[in-house]
Amino acid sequence: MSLTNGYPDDLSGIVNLFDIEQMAASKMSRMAYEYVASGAADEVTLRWNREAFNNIKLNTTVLNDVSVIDTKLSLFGQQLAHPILIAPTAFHRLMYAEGEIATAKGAGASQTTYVVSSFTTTPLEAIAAVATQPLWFQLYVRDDRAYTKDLVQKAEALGYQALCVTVDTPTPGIRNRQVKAGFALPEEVIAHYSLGEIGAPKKPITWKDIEWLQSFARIPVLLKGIMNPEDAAKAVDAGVGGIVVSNHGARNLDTVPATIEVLPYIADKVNEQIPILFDSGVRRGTDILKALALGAKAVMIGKPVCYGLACGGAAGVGKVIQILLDELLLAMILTGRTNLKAIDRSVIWQ
Ligand SMILES: Cc1cc2nc3c(=O)[nH]c(=O)nc-3n(C[C@H](O)[C@H](O)[C@H](O)COP(=O)(O)O)c2cc1C
Ligand SMILES: CC(C)CC(=O)C(=O)O
Repeated sequence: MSLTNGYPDDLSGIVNLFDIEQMAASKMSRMAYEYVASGAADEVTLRWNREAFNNIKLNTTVLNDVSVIDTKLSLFGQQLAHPILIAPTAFHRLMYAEGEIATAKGAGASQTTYVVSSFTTTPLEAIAAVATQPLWFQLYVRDDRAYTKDLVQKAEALGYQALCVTVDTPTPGIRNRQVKAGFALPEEVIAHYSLGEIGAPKKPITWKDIEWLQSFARIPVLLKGIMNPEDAAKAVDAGVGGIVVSNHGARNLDTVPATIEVLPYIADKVNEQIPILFDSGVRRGTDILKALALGAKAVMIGKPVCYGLACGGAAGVGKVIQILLDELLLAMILTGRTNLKAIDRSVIWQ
């Protein structure tokens, strides 16, 4: 089994996130590429995640003073340079030899908060040791709840600043392409905190576990994978710190709607009581603008970060974020919005 751990490619020809996916497709092992790129079943939602963004039209305003653009925001007391986070994705050493270390360095170079997956292939302390920007931790609750509690407390002690509890994966979805590509972790790639549980847990989490997690967590608890306004209302009632509107990058249940389609309904329900983050399908600065306009405070990027990592290690990760940030700046200038607060629903043509 050969890993995709060659030297970083020359990234100078990469001008957008579709270019880097194309480069990754030719560079990564088939198994690793199929693992990252595939969606659930017939990949209908995978296509919808993009189509839905493309079907939303923007409304410009002209003759605004757009000489200074400010992308800063404050989230859970953290000052973020921009509203783009690295989504939690598993098994980075499958994509690049340095794995999550390179991702953390790329996040540092691009002033990006990095949400480290429970399926990290690098220990949490080693990632913390190289991070220069905030880290968050994504939690898959293990069947062993005592182990889960220790893991959360370990992440807290290491300075991880928020907990994204993934609530949409009592089982991974139908992943035909991964099966066909013979997905299996090579021996040398170790998911340190998986306890060997990669499929469905025996004790799937419920709202009771959310209550339990909040009884001891000292960092904000976010629920990742909310797609239903009623669940969003329950999350507010449960007193969580925030939610992530996500369909898991279309990897779980095929034919659920695109996230950008459900976002405004969820935002209406939540009514600014807690922050909403957003992911699945964000590939352009205009996508970020649309997500912010429809109620998200920030967005997370999954697959493109994996492609950046595979093609260029830390530099590739940094490049992906930088491209998105440059595109967001242009989208703000061209719609006459000089800061994130000014991005409201009037940016959407209706
Ligand atoms: C290769 C890969 C691995 C992932 N692993 C995790 C994970 O370990 N935990 C999790 O909560 N979400 C995981 N996700 C979902 C991402 O956090 C995120 O929701 C999704 O990738 C966003 O969509 P995008 O890839 O279109 O940007 C993974 C996604 C991909 C592509
Ligand atoms: C091991 C997987 C369930 C990790 C994941 O969330 C994903 O591949 O989407």
